Order: sequence, then C-alpha cells, then structure tokens
Amino acid sequence: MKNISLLGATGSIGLQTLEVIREHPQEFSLYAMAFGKNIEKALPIIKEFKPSLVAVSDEQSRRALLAEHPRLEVIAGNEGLEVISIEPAVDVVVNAVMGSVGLQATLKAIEAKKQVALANKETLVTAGHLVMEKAKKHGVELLPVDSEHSAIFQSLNGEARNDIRKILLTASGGSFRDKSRQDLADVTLDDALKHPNWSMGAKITIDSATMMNKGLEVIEAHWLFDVPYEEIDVVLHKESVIHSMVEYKDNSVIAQLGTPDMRVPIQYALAYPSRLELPKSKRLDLIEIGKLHFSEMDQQRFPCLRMAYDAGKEGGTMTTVLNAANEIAVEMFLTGRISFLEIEELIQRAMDKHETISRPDLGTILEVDHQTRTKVLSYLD
Ligand SMILES: NC(=O)C1=CN([C@@H]2O[C@H](COP(=O)(O)OP(=O)(O)OC[C@H]3O[C@@H](n4cnc5c(N)ncnc54)[C@H](OP(=O)(O)O)[C@@H]3O)[C@@H](O)[C@H]2O)C=CC1
Ligand SMILES: CC(=O)[C@@H](O)[C@H](O)COP(=O)(O)O
Ligand SMILES: [Mn+2]
Repeated sequence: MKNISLLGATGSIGLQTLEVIREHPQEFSLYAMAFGKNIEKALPIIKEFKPSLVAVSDEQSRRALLAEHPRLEVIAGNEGLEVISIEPAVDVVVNAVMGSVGLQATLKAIEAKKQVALANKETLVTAGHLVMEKAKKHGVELLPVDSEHSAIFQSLNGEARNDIRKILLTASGGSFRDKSRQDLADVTLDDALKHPNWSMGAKITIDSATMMNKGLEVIEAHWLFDVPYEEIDVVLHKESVIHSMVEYKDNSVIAQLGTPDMRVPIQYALAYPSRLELPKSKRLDLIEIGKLHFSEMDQQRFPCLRMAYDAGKEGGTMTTVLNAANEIAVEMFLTGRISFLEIEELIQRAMDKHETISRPDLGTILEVDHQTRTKVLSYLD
C-alpha cells in the first residue's frame, strides 16, 4: 500500500488522481491533500477518502473546513504544501497544483526522499536546475505525470542516454490550431477554453492555445531528461494519440501511444515501476482512428514557443521570468483584462526587460518570480 499526499486535489489532475486511487484501494490510500479555497469540491473528497491531514491556502478556508470537520487536522498557508510533502507516513507526493507556488513543496519532498509524481511543470520551468540537483543529491527519480513526459520516460526505458538523437514532443495545436495570426486578434475566452482533445484546468488550456504549454514542456523535457534544447523538437499532431517519441542514433523512433486520458500517466507514476489495469479508460483502436496527422511547427505563428526556446537557451532566471509573466498574463486573460494576443506581448516585454542572473539560488528565484509578477501587473496601469 502506498500512502499518497496529493497537492491540488480539487483540480483536473487532482480529481483524476483520486479516480485512480478509488480504482485501486489495495494499492493506494489518500493520506494527505492540499487545495486552494475550493471548499465545495473538497468536502466530498474528504468525506470519501478520509485523509489524515489537509492543507489549504488561507485561514478563511481553514475555518470553513473546520466548521464541517472539527476534528480534522488542517494547515493554512503555502507552507502547508511543504508540511504534507514531508510527512513520515507519506510514500508518494503527487504535485498537481497550478503554478510556481508548487516549487518549494517539490524541493521538500525530494529532500525527504519521497517518490515524486510531478504534474506541476511550472516547478521545473521556474527552477529546473535546483530541482534536478536536489533529486540527484538525494537519489530521487522524478516521475513525470505530464502526458508527453510520461511518454518520453517510457520511451527511454532501458536505453543509454548517449544513444538519443532527438526528443520529439507532440503538440495538439490547442483550441486555435486552425486559426491564422489575424484570426487570433478577436478570439474569445470561451473559444480559448475549448481544447480539442483534453479536458484540463483553465490555465493549462489557455497555455495550450497560445502554445506556451509546449514551450513550458520543452523546458520541462530539457531538465527531466538532461537533453540540450537543440535536440528537442516539437511536432504538430492533432489527434494526441502519440504522446511523444524518442529518436535514437540508429534511426529507431520509440513512442508511447494511447487515447488522450490523463489517468494513464497518473497511474503509471503512482504504480511505478509496476503497471496496473485501468478498466475505465478507453483502449486505443487504431483501425477506428484510421489516420494520424503530423506537421511542422511554425514558431512565427506560435511565438510563445519561440520565447520558451529563447528563455531556455538563455537559462538562469530567464525561464523564471517566462513562467511568472505567463502565469500573470494568463490570469489577466482569464479575468477579461487583456486580449488573447496581449498574453504573448506581456511575456516578451518582461523577458526583454530582464537581465539574466545565472545559476540563481532559491532566494533569487523567489525574488525574481515575485518582481516579475508585480512588473507585469504594472504594465497595465
Ligand atoms: N489538467 C491536465 O490534464 C494537465 C495538467 N498538467 C499540469 O498539472 C498542474 C495542475 O493542472 P490542473 O489540474 O489542470 O489545474 P487546476 O487549475 O484544475 O487545479 C489546480 C489545483 O491546485 C490548487 N491550488 C492552486 N493554488 C493553490 C495553493 N496556493 N495552495 C494549494 N493548492 C492550490 C487548486 O485548488 P482550488 O481548486 O481550491 O483552487 C486545484 O486543486 C499544472 O501545472 C498543469 O500544467 C500537466 C499535464 C496535464
Ligand atoms: C494532457 C497534457 O499533457 C497536456 O499538457 C496536453 O499535452 C495539452 O495539449 P497541447 O499543449 O499539445 O495542446
Ligand atoms: Mn502535456
């Protein structure tokens, strides 16, 4: 039995992680969970899974939860994410919060030598060098939950790193895959939230539409698999059936395929190194699908992808800025304060104005993250 600490239990990945736990009561148990303020979604989870420990983002949410569960142990504030990541009884930490707020919990979980199932890609974009150094030092293997990275991880199984020629990340193209740059000028929030293949949280759905999601994933792949940016390519593949591939020096390409269902990579990370049945997930029927499509990525059409490559190659604090500016810009788009195309403008402006600090420590990362958020907000005054 693995005891799980689930950060972001009320979100899209969180709820699908709970489905996996529900399917395998002999294998997994929810020991602790964290969420922000969404008490309504959290209450039925607490009732069903009876976690021993709950972390919430603020004191008001803590009081609201205690009103319903007076004997529950509830911690308020961001440090709660860290507390539930190092609990001695916990075996696996699933980091599925949205944003760089998840960074310190990842670092603490690694220090405590937990098995870490990482959905929170912003952690690696913000401070990949710190996370990977710590993982190496403590002998912890990070288990990717992001579908592409799970596919790459599985495609690398047993292979020698110096035999890799390329990582091939697949991209669905997001909600606006078939629109021109001109069309993008007046797209709406509702349209942006309609991802063609995946049902996900709002922020990542917008990231898919701007293609920043793929940019963040390029940086995520760089850190997770220790591959230079020149050896990471993105291929447009509208069906999201091939979740990603690795090309080797003998021209072999190894891929992982499946229907688009996040419970598969989530369960793979939880059960690793075993595989378990997942009966409620639809099996892949290639005859039914018939054709798969691939095309080249156009970085003029999707400038956020180009910005992510630029930031990744620059390194240091530039990826921290990319991520923080993107988080704020997306939040402003989601709340109707800016248009879709202003997202990329704000990120580019934040990057242009930043002087990179190389090999930043945690204090510097947190400072740059904070300053970038404040600066991007000030651009709208
Ligand atoms: N959804 C998907 O299919 C995929 C997601 N990912 C990555 O996984 C992560 C989560 O994505 P997704 O599930 O879509 O996001 P959601 O927005 O659906 O969920 C985010 C979760 O984080 C919680 N949260 C937010 N802020 C805090 C905080 N300060 N303290 C504690 N909890 C907090 C939210 O709580 P509350 O509900 O209370 O706000 C919620 O439970 C992201 O990094 C995303 O890029 C990667 C691949 C696929
Ligand atoms: C499910 C998942 O891993 C998402 O990150 C997904 O990949 C988004 O799809 P695109 O960014 O390719 O549109
Ligand atoms: Mn992904």
